[in-house]
Amino acid sequence: MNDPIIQLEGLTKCYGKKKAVDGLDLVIRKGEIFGLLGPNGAGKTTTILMMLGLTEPTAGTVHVCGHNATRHPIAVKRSVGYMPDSVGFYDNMTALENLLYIGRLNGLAEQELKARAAATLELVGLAGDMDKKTSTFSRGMKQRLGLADVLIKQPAVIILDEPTLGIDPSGVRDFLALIRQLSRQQGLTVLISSHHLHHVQQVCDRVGLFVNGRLEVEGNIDTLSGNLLAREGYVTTVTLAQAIAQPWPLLPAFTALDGVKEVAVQDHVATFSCERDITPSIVRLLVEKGCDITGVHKKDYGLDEIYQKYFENNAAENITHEKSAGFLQRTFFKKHREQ
Ligand SMILES: Nc1ncnc2c1ncn2[C@@H]1O[C@H](COP(=O)(O)OP(=O)(O)OP(=O)(O)O)[C@@H](O)[C@H]1O
Repeated sequence: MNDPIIQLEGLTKCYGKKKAVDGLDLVIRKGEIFGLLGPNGAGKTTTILMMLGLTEPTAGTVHVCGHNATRHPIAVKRSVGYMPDSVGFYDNMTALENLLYIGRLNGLAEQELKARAAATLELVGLAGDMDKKTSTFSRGMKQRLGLADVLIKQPAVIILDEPTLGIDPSGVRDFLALIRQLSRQQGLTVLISSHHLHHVQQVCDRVGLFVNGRLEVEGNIDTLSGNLLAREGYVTTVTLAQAIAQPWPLLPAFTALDGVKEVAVQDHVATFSCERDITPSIVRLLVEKGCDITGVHKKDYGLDEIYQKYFENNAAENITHEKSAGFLQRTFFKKHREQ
Protein backbone atom coordinates (compact mmCIF):
# COMPACT_ATOMS: atom_id res chain seq x y z
CA MET A 1 0.00 0.00 0.00
CA ASN A 2 1.27 3.50 -0.82
CA ASP A 3 2.55 5.93 1.80
CA PRO A 4 0.10 8.23 3.53
CA ILE A 5 0.32 11.75 2.07
CA ILE A 6 -2.47 13.42 4.01
CA GLN A 7 -3.14 12.40 7.60
CA LEU A 8 -5.86 13.97 9.72
CA GLU A 9 -6.14 12.91 13.34
CA GLY A 10 -8.95 14.06 15.59
CA LEU A 11 -9.10 17.23 13.50
CA THR A 12 -11.54 19.71 15.02
CA LYS A 13 -12.35 23.34 14.28
CA CYS A 14 -14.78 25.39 16.31
CA TYR A 15 -16.08 28.82 15.43
CA GLY A 16 -17.48 29.93 18.77
CA LYS A 17 -19.87 27.18 19.81
CA LYS A 18 -20.17 25.86 16.24
CA LYS A 19 -18.09 22.75 15.50
CA ALA A 20 -17.35 23.22 11.79
CA VAL A 21 -15.13 20.10 11.77
CA ASP A 22 -15.58 17.51 14.46
CA GLY A 23 -12.91 14.92 15.30
CA LEU A 24 -11.95 14.06 11.73
CA ASP A 25 -9.69 11.03 11.17
CA LEU A 26 -8.63 10.38 7.59
CA VAL A 27 -5.65 9.02 5.68
CA ILE A 28 -5.16 9.71 1.96
CA ARG A 29 -2.36 7.79 0.27
CA LYS A 30 0.07 8.71 -2.47
CA GLY A 31 -1.50 8.60 -5.92
CA GLU A 32 -5.07 8.39 -4.64
CA ILE A 33 -7.90 10.50 -6.03
CA PHE A 34 -10.14 11.28 -3.08
CA GLY A 35 -13.55 12.95 -3.33
CA LEU A 36 -14.67 15.17 -0.47
CA LEU A 37 -18.45 15.36 -0.59
CA GLY A 38 -21.05 17.04 1.51
CA PRO A 39 -23.82 19.61 1.52
CA ASN A 40 -23.18 23.33 2.01
CA GLY A 41 -21.77 24.04 5.43
CA ALA A 42 -20.65 20.44 6.06
CA GLY A 43 -17.06 21.55 6.79
CA LYS A 44 -15.21 20.77 3.55
CA THR A 45 -13.67 24.21 3.05
CA THR A 46 -12.67 24.46 6.70
CA THR A 47 -10.95 21.07 6.41
CA ILE A 48 -9.09 22.17 3.26
CA LEU A 49 -8.03 25.44 4.94
CA MET A 50 -6.57 23.44 7.82
CA MET A 51 -4.77 21.12 5.38
CA LEU A 52 -3.22 24.18 3.73
CA GLY A 53 -2.22 25.65 7.08
CA LEU A 54 -4.46 28.65 6.44
CA THR A 55 -6.52 28.18 9.57
CA GLU A 56 -5.52 26.58 12.87
CA PRO A 57 -7.32 23.55 14.22
CA THR A 58 -8.97 23.89 17.61
CA ALA A 59 -7.80 20.33 18.30
CA GLY A 60 -6.14 17.46 16.46
CA THR A 61 -3.43 17.45 13.80
CA VAL A 62 -3.02 17.67 10.02
CA HIS A 63 0.06 16.27 8.31
CA VAL A 64 0.58 16.79 4.59
CA CYS A 65 3.62 15.24 2.91
CA GLY A 66 5.05 14.60 6.36
CA HIS A 67 4.75 18.25 7.47
CA ASN A 68 2.53 19.45 10.25
CA ALA A 69 0.37 21.95 8.35
CA THR A 70 -0.21 24.12 11.41
CA ARG A 71 3.44 24.38 12.44
CA HIS A 72 5.03 24.35 8.98
CA PRO A 73 2.50 25.90 6.59
CA ILE A 74 5.17 27.14 4.17
CA ALA A 75 6.57 23.63 3.69
CA VAL A 76 3.04 22.38 3.05
CA LYS A 77 2.31 25.14 0.55
CA ARG A 78 5.42 24.11 -1.40
CA SER A 79 4.07 20.57 -1.80
CA VAL A 80 0.39 21.36 -2.33
CA GLY A 81 -1.35 23.06 -5.23
CA TYR A 82 -4.81 24.48 -4.52
CA MET A 83 -7.24 25.34 -7.28
CA PRO A 84 -10.28 27.30 -6.06
CA ASP A 85 -13.65 26.94 -7.80
CA SER A 86 -13.17 30.16 -9.69
CA VAL A 87 -9.71 30.96 -11.00
CA GLY A 88 -8.85 34.52 -12.03
CA PHE A 89 -6.36 35.55 -14.72
CA TYR A 90 -5.07 38.78 -16.18
CA ASP A 91 -7.27 39.03 -19.25
CA ASN A 92 -4.90 41.26 -21.20
CA MET A 93 -2.11 38.70 -20.86
CA THR A 94 -1.67 35.46 -22.79
CA ALA A 95 -1.97 32.03 -21.20
CA LEU A 96 1.81 31.71 -21.21
CA GLU A 97 2.31 35.15 -19.66
CA ASN A 98 -0.22 34.37 -16.94
CA LEU A 99 1.52 31.10 -16.18
CA LEU A 100 4.99 32.67 -16.15
CA TYR A 101 3.68 35.23 -13.67
CA ILE A 102 2.37 32.44 -11.39
CA GLY A 103 5.67 30.57 -11.78
CA ARG A 104 7.59 33.67 -10.61
CA LEU A 105 5.22 34.11 -7.67
CA ASN A 106 6.06 30.52 -6.75
CA GLY A 107 9.74 31.41 -6.76
CA LEU A 108 10.76 29.39 -9.83
CA ALA A 109 14.14 30.34 -11.28
CA GLU A 110 14.02 32.32 -14.56
CA GLN A 111 16.27 29.89 -16.42
CA GLU A 112 13.86 26.97 -15.98
CA LEU A 113 10.62 28.95 -15.90
CA LYS A 114 9.89 29.17 -19.65
CA ALA A 115 10.57 25.53 -20.37
CA ARG A 116 8.53 24.42 -17.40
CA ALA A 117 5.60 26.71 -18.32
CA ALA A 118 5.59 25.39 -21.90
CA ALA A 119 5.74 21.77 -20.68
CA THR A 120 2.92 22.39 -18.21
CA LEU A 121 0.73 23.98 -20.89
CA GLU A 122 1.42 20.96 -23.09
CA LEU A 123 0.44 18.67 -20.22
CA VAL A 124 -2.95 20.34 -19.75
CA GLY A 125 -3.63 20.45 -23.49
CA LEU A 126 -3.15 24.19 -24.01
CA ALA A 127 0.11 24.14 -26.00
CA GLY A 128 -1.66 25.43 -29.11
CA ASP A 129 -3.34 28.25 -27.16
CA MET A 130 -0.43 29.55 -25.11
CA ASP A 131 -0.16 32.82 -27.05
CA LYS A 132 -3.86 33.62 -26.87
CA LYS A 133 -5.12 36.18 -24.38
CA THR A 134 -7.10 34.55 -21.58
CA SER A 135 -9.99 36.95 -22.26
CA THR A 136 -10.73 34.73 -25.27
CA PHE A 137 -10.66 31.50 -23.22
CA SER A 138 -13.74 29.36 -22.56
CA ARG A 139 -14.52 28.24 -19.00
CA GLY A 140 -13.06 24.80 -19.79
CA MET A 141 -9.82 26.34 -21.08
CA LYS A 142 -9.63 28.54 -17.99
CA GLN A 143 -9.96 25.45 -15.78
CA ARG A 144 -7.07 23.85 -17.66
CA LEU A 145 -4.99 26.96 -17.22
CA GLY A 146 -5.95 26.99 -13.53
CA LEU A 147 -4.68 23.43 -13.35
CA ALA A 148 -1.45 24.52 -15.05
CA ASP A 149 -1.09 27.26 -12.39
CA VAL A 150 -1.29 24.56 -9.76
CA LEU A 151 0.98 22.08 -11.54
CA ILE A 152 3.78 24.44 -12.47
CA LYS A 153 5.38 24.13 -9.04
CA GLN A 154 5.26 20.33 -9.43
CA PRO A 155 3.28 19.62 -6.27
CA ALA A 156 2.84 16.19 -4.69
CA VAL A 157 -0.80 16.94 -3.86
CA ILE A 158 -3.42 18.99 -5.64
CA ILE A 159 -6.66 20.13 -4.07
CA LEU A 160 -9.41 21.03 -6.50
CA ASP A 161 -12.54 22.86 -5.36
CA GLU A 162 -15.50 22.18 -7.69
CA PRO A 163 -13.20 21.73 -10.70
CA THR A 164 -15.98 20.87 -13.16
CA LEU A 165 -18.28 23.79 -12.35
CA GLY A 166 -19.67 25.37 -15.49
CA ILE A 167 -17.83 23.16 -18.00
CA ASP A 168 -19.76 21.44 -20.79
CA PRO A 169 -20.03 17.61 -20.77
CA SER A 170 -17.20 16.92 -23.21
CA GLY A 171 -14.99 19.43 -21.37
CA VAL A 172 -15.78 17.65 -18.10
CA ARG A 173 -14.90 14.27 -19.60
CA ASP A 174 -11.57 15.57 -20.90
CA PHE A 175 -10.75 17.36 -17.65
CA LEU A 176 -11.48 14.29 -15.51
CA ALA A 177 -9.45 12.09 -17.87
CA LEU A 178 -6.56 14.52 -17.49
CA ILE A 179 -6.78 14.39 -13.69
CA ARG A 180 -6.80 10.61 -13.78
CA GLN A 181 -3.86 10.49 -16.18
CA LEU A 182 -1.83 12.88 -13.99
CA SER A 183 -2.56 10.84 -10.92
CA ARG A 184 -1.73 7.51 -12.56
CA GLN A 185 1.33 8.59 -14.53
CA GLN A 186 2.92 10.96 -12.03
CA GLY A 187 1.70 9.52 -8.74
CA LEU A 188 -0.05 12.82 -8.03
CA THR A 189 -2.41 12.72 -5.06
CA VAL A 190 -5.67 14.53 -5.78
CA LEU A 191 -8.34 15.79 -3.42
CA ILE A 192 -11.55 16.92 -5.13
CA SER A 193 -14.26 18.78 -3.28
CA SER A 194 -17.44 18.68 -5.33
CA HIS A 195 -21.21 18.45 -5.39
CA HIS A 196 -21.18 16.85 -8.84
CA LEU A 197 -21.55 13.26 -7.77
CA HIS A 198 -21.55 11.81 -11.23
CA HIS A 199 -18.21 13.48 -11.97
CA VAL A 200 -16.75 12.41 -8.65
CA GLN A 201 -17.90 8.84 -9.25
CA GLN A 202 -16.15 8.78 -12.62
CA VAL A 203 -12.76 9.80 -11.32
CA CYS A 204 -12.35 9.17 -7.57
CA ASP A 205 -10.78 6.05 -6.09
CA ARG A 206 -12.39 6.80 -2.75
CA VAL A 207 -14.88 9.27 -1.36
CA GLY A 208 -15.63 10.71 2.06
CA LEU A 209 -19.13 11.93 2.84
CA PHE A 210 -19.27 14.83 5.27
CA VAL A 211 -22.25 15.73 7.40
CA ASN A 212 -22.18 18.45 10.05
CA GLY A 213 -18.41 18.45 10.34
CA ARG A 214 -18.19 14.69 10.71
CA LEU A 215 -17.03 12.14 8.20
CA GLU A 216 -20.16 10.01 8.07
CA VAL A 217 -18.70 7.36 5.80
CA GLU A 218 -15.67 6.84 3.57
CA GLY A 219 -14.53 4.19 1.13
CA ASN A 220 -14.56 3.30 -2.52
CA ILE A 221 -17.91 3.37 -4.26
CA ASP A 222 -18.15 -0.41 -4.64
CA THR A 223 -17.56 -0.87 -0.93
CA LEU A 224 -20.08 1.80 0.01
CA SER A 225 -22.60 0.27 -2.37
CA GLY A 226 -21.86 -3.19 -0.92
CA ASN A 227 -22.36 -1.87 2.62
CA LEU A 228 -25.73 -0.44 1.69
CA LEU A 229 -26.75 -3.68 -0.03
CA ALA A 230 -25.79 -5.65 3.06
CA ARG A 231 -27.78 -3.28 5.23
CA GLU A 232 -30.77 -2.65 3.00
CA GLY A 233 -30.98 -6.03 1.33
CA TYR A 234 -30.18 -7.28 -2.15
CA VAL A 235 -32.70 -6.66 -4.88
CA THR A 236 -32.99 -8.62 -8.11
CA THR A 237 -35.47 -7.51 -10.74
CA VAL A 238 -36.50 -9.94 -13.45
CA THR A 239 -38.49 -9.04 -16.55
CA LEU A 240 -40.56 -11.80 -18.13
CA ALA A 241 -41.85 -12.13 -21.69
CA GLN A 242 -45.35 -12.78 -20.39
CA ALA A 243 -47.31 -10.30 -18.26
CA ILE A 244 -47.48 -11.63 -14.70
CA ALA A 245 -50.97 -12.51 -13.48
CA GLN A 246 -52.23 -10.91 -10.25
CA PRO A 247 -52.22 -12.76 -7.90
CA TRP A 248 -49.18 -14.57 -9.24
CA PRO A 249 -49.70 -18.35 -8.95
CA LEU A 250 -45.90 -18.84 -8.59
CA LEU A 251 -45.61 -16.40 -5.67
CA PRO A 252 -45.62 -19.06 -2.88
CA ALA A 253 -42.78 -20.95 -4.59
CA PHE A 254 -40.64 -17.81 -4.64
CA THR A 255 -41.47 -16.51 -1.16
CA ALA A 256 -40.46 -20.00 0.08
CA LEU A 257 -37.06 -19.74 -1.63
CA ASP A 258 -34.24 -19.58 0.93
CA GLY A 259 -33.02 -15.98 1.23
CA VAL A 260 -36.08 -14.25 -0.24
CA LYS A 261 -37.63 -11.60 2.02
CA GLU A 262 -40.25 -10.04 -0.22
CA VAL A 263 -41.54 -10.37 -3.75
CA ALA A 264 -43.39 -7.65 -5.64
CA VAL A 265 -44.84 -8.09 -9.13
CA GLN A 266 -46.17 -5.66 -11.66
CA ASP A 267 -46.87 -6.11 -15.37
CA HIS A 268 -43.89 -8.07 -16.72
CA VAL A 269 -41.59 -7.42 -13.78
CA ALA A 270 -40.94 -9.41 -10.59
CA THR A 271 -38.83 -7.77 -7.90
CA PHE A 272 -37.17 -9.99 -5.29
CA SER A 273 -35.74 -8.44 -2.16
CA CYS A 274 -33.34 -10.85 -0.54
CA GLU A 275 -31.03 -11.31 2.43
CA ARG A 276 -28.14 -12.06 0.10
CA ASP A 277 -27.50 -12.26 -3.61
CA ILE A 278 -29.46 -15.31 -4.79
CA THR A 279 -29.97 -14.20 -8.39
CA PRO A 280 -28.89 -17.62 -9.85
CA SER A 281 -31.46 -19.49 -7.72
CA ILE A 282 -34.22 -17.07 -8.71
CA VAL A 283 -33.39 -17.38 -12.40
CA ARG A 284 -33.12 -21.19 -12.17
CA LEU A 285 -36.53 -21.49 -10.49
CA LEU A 286 -38.16 -19.15 -13.01
CA VAL A 287 -36.81 -21.26 -15.86
CA GLU A 288 -37.94 -24.49 -14.14
CA LYS A 289 -41.42 -22.97 -13.81
CA GLY A 290 -41.47 -22.31 -17.58
CA CYS A 291 -41.06 -18.51 -17.48
CA ASP A 292 -39.36 -16.79 -20.42
CA ILE A 293 -36.88 -14.27 -19.03
CA THR A 294 -36.09 -11.18 -21.09
CA GLY A 295 -34.03 -9.27 -18.51
CA VAL A 296 -32.30 -9.62 -15.14
CA HIS A 297 -31.04 -6.67 -13.12
CA LYS A 298 -29.22 -6.67 -9.79
CA LYS A 299 -29.62 -3.55 -7.67
CA ASP A 300 -26.42 -1.57 -7.31
CA TYR A 301 -26.06 1.76 -5.49
CA GLY A 302 -24.45 4.61 -7.38
CA LEU A 303 -22.91 7.55 -5.59
CA ASP A 304 -26.13 9.54 -6.11
CA GLU A 305 -28.07 7.06 -4.03
CA ILE A 306 -25.33 6.66 -1.45
CA TYR A 307 -25.22 10.43 -1.04
CA GLN A 308 -29.00 10.65 -0.94
CA LYS A 309 -29.03 8.01 1.76
CA TYR A 310 -26.89 10.17 4.01
CA PHE A 311 -28.02 13.66 3.23
CA GLU A 312 -31.49 14.00 1.83
CA ASN A 313 -34.68 14.84 3.71
CA ASN A 314 -32.47 16.54 6.32
CA ALA A 315 -32.49 13.09 7.88
CA ALA A 316 -28.80 12.64 8.37
CA GLU A 317 -28.42 15.18 11.14
CA ASN A 318 -30.26 13.47 13.92
CA ILE A 319 -31.73 10.17 12.96
CA THR A 320 -30.05 6.89 13.67
CA HIS A 321 -28.78 4.55 11.00
CA GLU A 322 -31.67 2.19 11.74
CA LYS A 323 -34.25 4.87 11.13
CA SER A 324 -32.61 6.09 7.94
CA ALA A 325 -32.27 2.51 6.73
CA GLY A 326 -36.00 2.12 7.23
CA PHE A 327 -36.63 5.30 5.27
CA LEU A 328 -34.50 4.12 2.40
CA GLN A 329 -36.07 0.68 2.41
CA ARG A 330 -39.54 2.17 2.11
CA THR A 331 -38.61 4.50 -0.74
CA PHE A 332 -36.57 1.74 -2.26
CA PHE A 333 -39.38 -0.76 -2.52
CA LYS A 334 -41.89 1.87 -3.49
CA LYS A 335 -39.58 2.89 -6.32
CA HIS A 336 -39.22 -0.68 -7.51
CA ARG A 337 -42.93 -1.28 -7.40
CA GLU A 338 -43.43 1.81 -9.53
CA GLN A 339 -41.02 0.64 -12.23
N1 LIG B 1 -14.86 32.09 9.48
C1 LIG B 1 -15.95 31.51 9.96
N2 LIG B 1 -16.55 31.99 11.04
C2 LIG B 1 -17.65 31.41 11.56
N3 LIG B 1 -18.22 30.29 11.06
C3 LIG B 1 -17.67 29.76 9.97
C4 LIG B 1 -16.49 30.33 9.35
N4 LIG B 1 -16.17 29.58 8.30
C5 LIG B 1 -17.08 28.58 8.23
N5 LIG B 1 -17.98 28.69 9.24
C6 LIG B 1 -19.09 27.77 9.50
O1 LIG B 1 -18.55 26.46 9.60
C7 LIG B 1 -19.41 25.53 8.95
C8 LIG B 1 -18.64 24.77 7.87
O2 LIG B 1 -18.37 25.68 6.80
P1 LIG B 1 -17.52 25.27 5.51
O3 LIG B 1 -17.38 26.50 4.68
O4 LIG B 1 -16.30 24.58 5.93
O5 LIG B 1 -18.50 24.24 4.81
P2 LIG B 1 -18.44 23.63 3.32
O6 LIG B 1 -18.72 22.19 3.47
O7 LIG B 1 -17.18 24.01 2.67
O8 LIG B 1 -19.65 24.35 2.60
P3 LIG B 1 -19.77 24.86 1.05
O9 LIG B 1 -20.02 23.65 0.23
O10 LIG B 1 -20.95 25.77 1.13
O11 LIG B 1 -18.51 25.58 0.71
C9 LIG B 1 -20.59 26.30 8.44
O12 LIG B 1 -21.62 26.22 9.41
C10 LIG B 1 -20.07 27.72 8.35
O13 LIG B 1 -21.11 28.65 8.53
